[in-house]
Amino acid sequence: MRKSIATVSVSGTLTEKLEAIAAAGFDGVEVFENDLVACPLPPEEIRLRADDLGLGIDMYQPLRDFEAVPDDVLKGNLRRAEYTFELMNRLGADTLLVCSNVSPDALPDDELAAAQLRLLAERAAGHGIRVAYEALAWGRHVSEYLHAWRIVRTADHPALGVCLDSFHILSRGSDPIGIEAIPGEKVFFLQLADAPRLAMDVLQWSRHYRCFPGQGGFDVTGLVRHVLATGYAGPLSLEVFNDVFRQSDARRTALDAMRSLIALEEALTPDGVPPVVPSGFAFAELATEGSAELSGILSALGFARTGTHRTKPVELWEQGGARVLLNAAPAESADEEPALVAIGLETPDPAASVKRAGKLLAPVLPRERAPRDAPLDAIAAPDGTALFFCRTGHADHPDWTADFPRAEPVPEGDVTGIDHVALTQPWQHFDEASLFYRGVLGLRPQESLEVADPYGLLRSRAMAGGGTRLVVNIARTVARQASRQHVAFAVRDLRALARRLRADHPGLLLPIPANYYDNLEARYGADPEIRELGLLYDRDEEGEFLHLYTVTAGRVFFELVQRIGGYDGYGAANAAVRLAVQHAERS
Ligand SMILES: O=C(O)c1ccc(O)c(O)c1
Ligand SMILES: [Mg+2]
Repeated sequence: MRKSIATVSVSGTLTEKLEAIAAAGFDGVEVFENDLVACPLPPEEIRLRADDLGLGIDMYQPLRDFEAVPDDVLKGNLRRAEYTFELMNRLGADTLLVCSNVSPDALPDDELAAAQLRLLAERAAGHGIRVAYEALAWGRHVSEYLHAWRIVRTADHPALGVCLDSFHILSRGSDPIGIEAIPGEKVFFLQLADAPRLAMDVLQWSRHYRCFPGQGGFDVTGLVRHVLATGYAGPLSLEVFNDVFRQSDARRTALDAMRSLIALEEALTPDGVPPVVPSGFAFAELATEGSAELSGILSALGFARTGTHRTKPVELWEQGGARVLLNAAPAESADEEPALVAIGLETPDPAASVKRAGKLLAPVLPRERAPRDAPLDAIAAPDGTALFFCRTGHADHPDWTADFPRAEPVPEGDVTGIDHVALTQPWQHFDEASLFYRGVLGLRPQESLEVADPYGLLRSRAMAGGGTRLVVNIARTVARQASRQHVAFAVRDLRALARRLRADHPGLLLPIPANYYDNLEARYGADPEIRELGLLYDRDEEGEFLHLYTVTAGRVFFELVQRIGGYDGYGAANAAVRLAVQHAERS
């Protein structure tokens, strides 16, 4: 299917937008009026630029407030239309979007709307142009797509059809099944946008919060299925008004947009490269930057250094099924403090995982390995963390642990494995990250949460599947702790471990204020041991959750968690307390 995008969806000047859109592999663009008007180049030159970049101009948009107007207004509207047709001819665009009238002067008269749109289509046809009529969700009298279709049908002109926009249809809660009643040749254009479910004015929602399909809460794929059922064969075109994308790197946004369409297309027509859901964590790799803090914390937690890499300054620390690599090589780019730099994911088929990642435009990292090392493929996650695809302990695949000849047995303590890993995204990459993990790894995103930090808000979204749990955070604050990452270890008996750690390693665990326990006991009743051991507690319908945190080294801290019953969360109720204590710890 042809893939297009509206210029409003990415940042920059019109020429920067076109370059970014072409670089991401799109076939065409919808040129937005504002972008053109503000562009210093004449339309002919814009057309040449697009052509050189391999982009068609699939639509020019929008012509506003045209239909259902009093006679005296119509004259001026037709003059605007004539100007637009001439401009479009110079631009080489043959489809014009007319969005439903939002003016208070518009008349509630479908016959009049149809007659005036017919007149517009007649004029357009004289210039070789077709008109696609779109119901804006906040149109004065026309706000439903089937209403726009009825007017188009009444107008009955071959150069007049509808433009369907998933946002306008789904934001109003309209049933997209009705799309199938429109003949495919009358669907002139299809615009796609997703959005988070927000209870707010639909215009504000549309202009500021749209996102790419797969990043929000709408069933865009289901809508596209109905459109394709009509026989529509035009482009899938993204039209996303988003405050964050407007100010982010255009190339990155355009790639993210393309990833969204690739995932959408695949959901429509599976092509045999599905996501390979990881079954858990092989390891977490931390750069030590010369600090002994991380190894100190790990040994206090009961980990042992079980091996050292044959050729690199990397140590393997293990306990039960939890593996942590401590890398002492100076990182090239990092801010010279301990940080999480890589995650090993267990996958049933590493080659299929990389193939999937490549298809979804994930940057595949060059393999840097010594001749005898196990071949490990890695990709870069949106925050720069390397994700390695591993198959640990299976004879059918080279085992990366063989690169760490074991000098010591793996201790069996309270820690049994890695429960989850929490990464921090730059604020402008949050939507990108959820689409990335969903598309590349097949993880299911959960609702995003907002957690109060003493100096801002932390947005957080858990993504889980197949035994892998990731938490993606962004901070709207510049506070230092905003960039913290953590590895959460699963613990068999957290009360026992906490008792030992409090006795043997004072200062290792984050202190929790007494007010927290007063509040907790008011909600759930007293459990003196939880207070005494400084544990955090949460529960859901399925079970209970005990957890605690270590102090932070550089950007990294560890969490210890015990899931009791079927508890499936992350203790979000306690995140604000943790952030406040961490802030105090830092200052
Ligand atoms: O917000 C708007 O004005 C606007 C304009 C054109 C569109 O196609 C659209 O969906 C919204
Ligand atoms: Mg639209």
